[in-house]
Amino acid sequence: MNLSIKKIKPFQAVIRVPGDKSISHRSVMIGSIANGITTVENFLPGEDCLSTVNCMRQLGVEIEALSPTALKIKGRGLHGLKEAGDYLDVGNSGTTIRLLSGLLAGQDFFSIITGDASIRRRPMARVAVPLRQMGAQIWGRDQDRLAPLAIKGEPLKAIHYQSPVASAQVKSAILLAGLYADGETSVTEPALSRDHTERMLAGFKGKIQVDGFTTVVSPGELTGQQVVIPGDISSAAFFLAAAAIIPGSRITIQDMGLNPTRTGILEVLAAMGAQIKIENERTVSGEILGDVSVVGQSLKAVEIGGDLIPRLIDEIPVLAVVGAMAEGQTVIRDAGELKVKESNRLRAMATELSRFGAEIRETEDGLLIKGAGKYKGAVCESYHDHRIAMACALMGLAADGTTEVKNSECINISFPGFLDCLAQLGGMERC
Ligand SMILES: O=C(O)C1=C[C@@H](OP(=O)(O)O)[C@@H](O)[C@H](O)C1
Ligand SMILES: C=C(OP(=O)(O)O)C(=O)O
Repeated sequence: MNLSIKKIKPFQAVIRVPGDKSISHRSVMIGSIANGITTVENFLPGEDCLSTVNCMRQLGVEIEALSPTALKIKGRGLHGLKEAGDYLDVGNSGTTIRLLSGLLAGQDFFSIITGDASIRRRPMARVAVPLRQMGAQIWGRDQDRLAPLAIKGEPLKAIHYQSPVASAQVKSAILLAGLYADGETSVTEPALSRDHTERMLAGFKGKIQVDGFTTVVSPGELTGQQVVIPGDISSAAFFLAAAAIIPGSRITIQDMGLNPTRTGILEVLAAMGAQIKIENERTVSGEILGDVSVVGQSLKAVEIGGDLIPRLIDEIPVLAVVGAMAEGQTVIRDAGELKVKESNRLRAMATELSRFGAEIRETEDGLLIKGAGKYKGAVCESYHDHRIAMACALMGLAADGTTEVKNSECINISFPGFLDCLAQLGGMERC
């Protein structure tokens, strides 16, 4: 499907975005291995999270969809999963393959996990290495670095793992395996990545402690819970940014997740000059949420790097667009991880924003963007990467004339309903 976007005028809108993708995955996996029933409200029915549901069903878990966004999971307890009759297909979802690898490492059976062409290019040694240290048997292509992965679970040893990368997927895989280990397992990361697994395990009565950049988990049964999921800040980011880059616009996103390990985008937009207000802040199911408003005015460039990067890792394509609209040179560094996401997101954004006439250059670990130009609509590639497709659409809202995003169906990976939200701003030509 090709998406057509036209330049929009300053707008006022109040919207909600679908449930958080990271928390949705975790609610299904953790609910599946808890004792008793877990109910999930505001579950994200995006393709990635549906892949997680399918994998857990193949492992013997009964998951009832009460509606597209409400699930009832009959937890099977820590040792109740069953060997799947076929390979497990995670589709496009890195979170599913890495977290599930951790879960399967402690099971007394054999599993094969694979996914689409993008998943089969993404690095898996980052989870295979620590899980093997714990005693699991794991094989993969390219000397165990690439999916498909074959995993034979074993009784696991507790380890203390110093992760070379600030990755919540690596941390979570080890913490989930740690539930099956023979003592305290810890993970120390170089900077704090999103902590949804830690919060949810604590909510399910797991034994988990966080001390700075180190998280410690002990084996122990989990108890099913009612989980209510906040709106996904990574999906909201496209609309927060739309208001920020079109001066005179105002948007409010209701019930948006505000977990501090995810709110880097708000800090950067504020530093660039957008007016941001948070109201109705509260904690539900262990996660902070609130109503966030952004008022657009003229923006100035910023430098983004260091410990901030994991706190806005999925928002860098959006920030590249915002940088193109800001006065001065925006510098993004320490973001080499973007090369191993669904696509090489640094290269993709440099290539696609250039088509609009932006002055943007890919560096070894980031982007340099000279902003505040006048841009013309362009025909863009999505690279079958949902975040690239939506970032190109965002640029189209501010560029003269019409923009086309090819192969935009990948947006359903994380944001079903994106086009409806876009229509509310007035930027949709047709779909
Ligand atoms: O744990 C998670 O749910 C995620 C962690 C991040 O990946 P890394 O942990 O690999 O950085 C992020 O990019 C991804 O969209 C979701
Ligand atoms: C990187 C992402 O997801 P995953 O790693 O789960 O494929 C993302 O949603 O931007």
